[in-house]
Amino acid sequence: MRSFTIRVPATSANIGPGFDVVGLSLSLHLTLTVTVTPPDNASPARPPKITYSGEGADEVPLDAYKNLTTRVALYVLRCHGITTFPANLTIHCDNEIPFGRGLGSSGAAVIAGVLLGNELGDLNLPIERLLDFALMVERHPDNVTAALVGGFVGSYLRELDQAATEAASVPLSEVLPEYPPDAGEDWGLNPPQPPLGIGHFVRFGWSDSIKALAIIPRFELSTAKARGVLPQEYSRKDLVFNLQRLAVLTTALAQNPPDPELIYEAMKDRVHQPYRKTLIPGLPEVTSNITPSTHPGLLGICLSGAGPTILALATGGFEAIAEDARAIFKTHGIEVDWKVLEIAGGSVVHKS
Ligand SMILES: Nc1ncnc2c1ncn2[C@@H]1O[C@H](COP(=O)(O)OP(=O)(O)O)[C@@H](O)[C@H]1O
Ligand SMILES: N[C@@H](CCOP(=O)(O)O)C(=O)O
Repeated sequence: MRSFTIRVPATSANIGPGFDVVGLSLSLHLTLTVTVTPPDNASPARPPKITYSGEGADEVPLDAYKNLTTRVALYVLRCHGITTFPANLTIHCDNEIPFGRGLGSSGAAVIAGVLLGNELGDLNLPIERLLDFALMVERHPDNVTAALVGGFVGSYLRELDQAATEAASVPLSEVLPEYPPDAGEDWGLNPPQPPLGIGHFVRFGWSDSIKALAIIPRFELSTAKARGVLPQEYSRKDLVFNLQRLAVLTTALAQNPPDPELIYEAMKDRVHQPYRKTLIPGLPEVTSNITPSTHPGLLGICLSGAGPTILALATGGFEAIAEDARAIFKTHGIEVDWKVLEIAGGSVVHKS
């Protein structure tokens, strides 16, 4: 019998102005406990068995051909000529990352799947190649990169030549077909290979004094829907507004002590939050009424990922920030939960 665990952190993407560019790994985790038992007379070959506990346990598919994590693992295996899961595969997923809240649950599920495929196939893929596979599924690099390598991370997608662009742009349904059991034998057996070196990243510094307060509304907002409200084009003024702030932010969050006035302004955004406020009632009031002068300890406040979670970076005063945000959301009929989180390390595979 062989067994191992895979532990992947939650992430908060964007941090205000860094839309699709920066991500921060946070101390909520998706943990997979995996065992593979070689078939024998006592345990004849059976299909994968998946169980879940924690967030999303009541809604996540337990069919390995429908579950996001196992579909991604099968994609990685099939790209390496391994067409099926090993016999007698058992996976228990314990999940602390709420679904559809802007805390990177799907990015974590994708990274867990890439690492699962890598382990099951004994592929020993380098980190850059693991990222290529993740980027064929989750096509913005901010969450998956931070979930894989950990910390406060900036990333870009390399400009690909035409053939590689076409390979990387195939519809997700071709990368991850749902492999219906009654489909033909060769369904999905030759999936599109990721081009080499799609994503590139750098880890920024982070001041140990800064923690992340996640204020989590009790409703789900799919990232696809929250991307659907964004415009195709932006004014030069709005792009320069964001670029100026992002350049300052990436260094300001590493300084000791962190400067609240500098960071609060540097976490403002004009590229995604103004458009998403229609989907998240209360968002503009929370980000403009809660400031470092009204709330000592606060450094900056923004939408976490595609929302609806609010991310407040702070050195203290967490309860006052969270309770005042709660009061604002309540006027819009929205209940919230809140958690103070640490900046987490990257994904870890532990073999026992
Ligand atoms: N641990 C998981 N296992 C399987 N599927 C997951 C897992 N986490 C998230 N997902 C899938 O991803 C969806 C949420 O993705 P998304 O809309 O991008 O929101 P988020 O901001 O949480 O990443 C869930 O509804 C579910 O279908
Ligand atoms: N840059 C993306 C990040 C989405 O993050 P998620 O945690 O909401 O999946 C976006 O803003 O759309």
